[in-house]
Amino acid sequence: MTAVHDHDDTNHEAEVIPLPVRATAERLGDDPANDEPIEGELVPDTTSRALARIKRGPVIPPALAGKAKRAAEVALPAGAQAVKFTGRHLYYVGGGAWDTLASGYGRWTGRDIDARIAAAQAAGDHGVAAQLSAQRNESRRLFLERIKVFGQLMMQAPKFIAATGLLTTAITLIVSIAAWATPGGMGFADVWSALINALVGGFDFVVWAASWAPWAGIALLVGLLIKGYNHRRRRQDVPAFLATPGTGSTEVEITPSVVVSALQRSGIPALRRAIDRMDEHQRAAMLSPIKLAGCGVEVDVTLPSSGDTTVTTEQVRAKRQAVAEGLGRHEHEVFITKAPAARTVRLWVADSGALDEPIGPSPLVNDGFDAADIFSGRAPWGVTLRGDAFLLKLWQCHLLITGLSNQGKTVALRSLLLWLLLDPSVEVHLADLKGVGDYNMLKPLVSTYIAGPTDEHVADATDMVEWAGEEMNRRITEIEANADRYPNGVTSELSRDPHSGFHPIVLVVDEAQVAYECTAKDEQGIPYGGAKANSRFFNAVRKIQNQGRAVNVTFWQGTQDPTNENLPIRARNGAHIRASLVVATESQSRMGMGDAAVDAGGAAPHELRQGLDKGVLVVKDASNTIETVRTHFIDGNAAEIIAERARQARHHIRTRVKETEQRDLLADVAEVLADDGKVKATDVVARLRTLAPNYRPYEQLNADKLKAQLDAEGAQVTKAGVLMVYAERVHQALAEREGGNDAE
Ligand SMILES: Nc1ncnc2c1ncn2[C@@H]1O[C@H](COP(=O)(O)OP(=O)(O)OP(=O)(O)O)[C@@H](O)[C@H]1O
Repeated sequence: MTAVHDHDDTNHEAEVIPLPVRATAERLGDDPANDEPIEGELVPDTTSRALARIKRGPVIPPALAGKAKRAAEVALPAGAQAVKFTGRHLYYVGGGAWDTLASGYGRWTGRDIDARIAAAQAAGDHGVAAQLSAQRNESRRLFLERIKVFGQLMMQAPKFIAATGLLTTAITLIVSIAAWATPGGMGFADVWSALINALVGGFDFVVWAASWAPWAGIALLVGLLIKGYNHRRRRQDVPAFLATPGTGSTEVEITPSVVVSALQRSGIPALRRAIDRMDEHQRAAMLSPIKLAGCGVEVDVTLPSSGDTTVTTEQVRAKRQAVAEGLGRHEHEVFITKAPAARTVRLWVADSGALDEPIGPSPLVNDGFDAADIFSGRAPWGVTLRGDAFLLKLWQCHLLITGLSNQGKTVALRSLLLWLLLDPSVEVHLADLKGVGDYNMLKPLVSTYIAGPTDEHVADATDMVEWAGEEMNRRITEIEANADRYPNGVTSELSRDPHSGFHPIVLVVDEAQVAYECTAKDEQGIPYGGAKANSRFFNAVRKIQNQGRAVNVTFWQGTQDPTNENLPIRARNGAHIRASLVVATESQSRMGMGDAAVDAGGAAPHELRQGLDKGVLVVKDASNTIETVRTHFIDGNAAEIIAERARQARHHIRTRVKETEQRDLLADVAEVLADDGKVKATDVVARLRTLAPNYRPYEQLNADKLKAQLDAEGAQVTKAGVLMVYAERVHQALAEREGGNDAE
């Protein structure tokens, strides 16, 4: 709701800033029409600028809207801050007093222990519940015992007083008679008056002591109030409107009643009605024990299904934000998946803020980590949400990593590759179709290294995959022809033997979308890109995905922002391991992870936060286990160090580095013209092919293409009967380019 205030042009101290909040499904979408202002606040000009930045910046996820509000409060006027400060501390005092009273009453009546027993029973901790029950019964017994003793004491008190009085009187009488009978001592009356003086003195003392009682009572009360106040203050336990800016008002503890209440208020009418109708025991029976799971807790919830009420797991998953808010968490801190039991959802709830804490470094960066084994080992990739190390088995697996741009795909792919290269038996062929140097440190380790985004790079990457296809066919033929020698196909022993011809070959293409989308054609007019029957890259990939695994030829690909065009359906379905960083929509999650992973496994990379969850992957491994993994970040420097270790491990391995050549056409033409003033374009093309025999762009060149390219460089090719290249123009274009470069 936007408040409207009169705005005085001469006074720019305040303006109204609506804070935009979008629905979750839109937070990565592009529908600005749905920006709904939620609140207007009167803020000073400085804040308005700060808020304008918030407004222009990335859309604020609903779960973080509170943060935006708090940001506005930081700059409240001093008076308002003072009022808020006073209100907050008065609230601590009042709330603390109430807490003290309530806990005293609870302890007195045994309600506190009853509540703990109910919670333990609901959580299924029957041992704890039994222990607490025994403790409660014992306290009650002791309490009754004490009352009984006290009652008996009270009954005895008059007799005791009378007996004490009589005894005192008797003793005083004897002492006074003795005093009277003793010459020169105290008189009879003196003894009695001494007794009376002692009694009066005692009474005066009691009166004096009683006069201090109110002060002692006040001191006790103040002590209790301070205790309650401190308790509340430490927990920042105040309503949000009084909370200190920049702090959460309170961390909600995940108890059975909190979970049930979050579900009840999640906005699913059937679920609310069903829970409303349940008694305490039925509600508790919905939940499994709440277990600690990494930096959070995990609980399974059996959804009600009877008569007219059926609540599906999908319905609950669709209400993730509402459930998270009911649990006192941000949306990204709650993961809702299907549990193995029917009609059961599994909630994993992070400790507040725990997911924003960094995870430790990769084990790969440890000095001692200098060997890997693709057959029996597993690559350390990160930690699961439960805090367990996540290790990936890579032997004979095709792999796919997708995600939006700049979310950590290359870093994640590279860290798997670094591990792989620590096994010297693996031959890696790498094509990085972005080519900005992310894989430079791997160049001495791989057998093919292609780095760059042009059509020529795609052509080279295609050659690389096709070559691997031929090697795969050779292996298959060899096995078929020698069935008696290879009764068990390619075993790990065979793979480990470098002379067997069956060692592991892994092809890696990062930014594979560049290849799938490439529109270039080869000399025969066959397209490199696309997903048609004759698309070269796609077909080479498919062949390896279909048959390569069994003969140790596998294909890994990384692609950005998947669509059906840049990641053909059959190319993605051929991967055994599928991993996705944040994507924009559920349909992209389906492309990256597959329908089954999304529907049955609850994989939801579209629910990750773009920009904030960099390096967080939803992974489906070869055994169809789905995990959300926070991958270790291995930066360029650490990667260099690990690569050096890999280099030492494979120093005896000879690698063929194939780099895509980038030649300078103008300089080459100048060279082949030599001293000639002008040469036919067709002859220049022939000379260029002689100069660089295997350079693909020259293989595909003809006179017309040469004209187009030289014209673009400023060295006009004109017709004198036939197309002619003039040396003077070429040199002039070169000089101009040099001049331009110098000027820069
Ligand atoms: N595991 C991680 N933890 C934290 N931050 C990470 C992690 N991985 C990557 N990042 C951050 O994300 C940035 C981008 O990573 P990377 O280059 O791998 O993205 P990308 O998805 O490959 O991008 P593009 O597709 O545009 O090439 C890194 O520079 C780094 O700051």
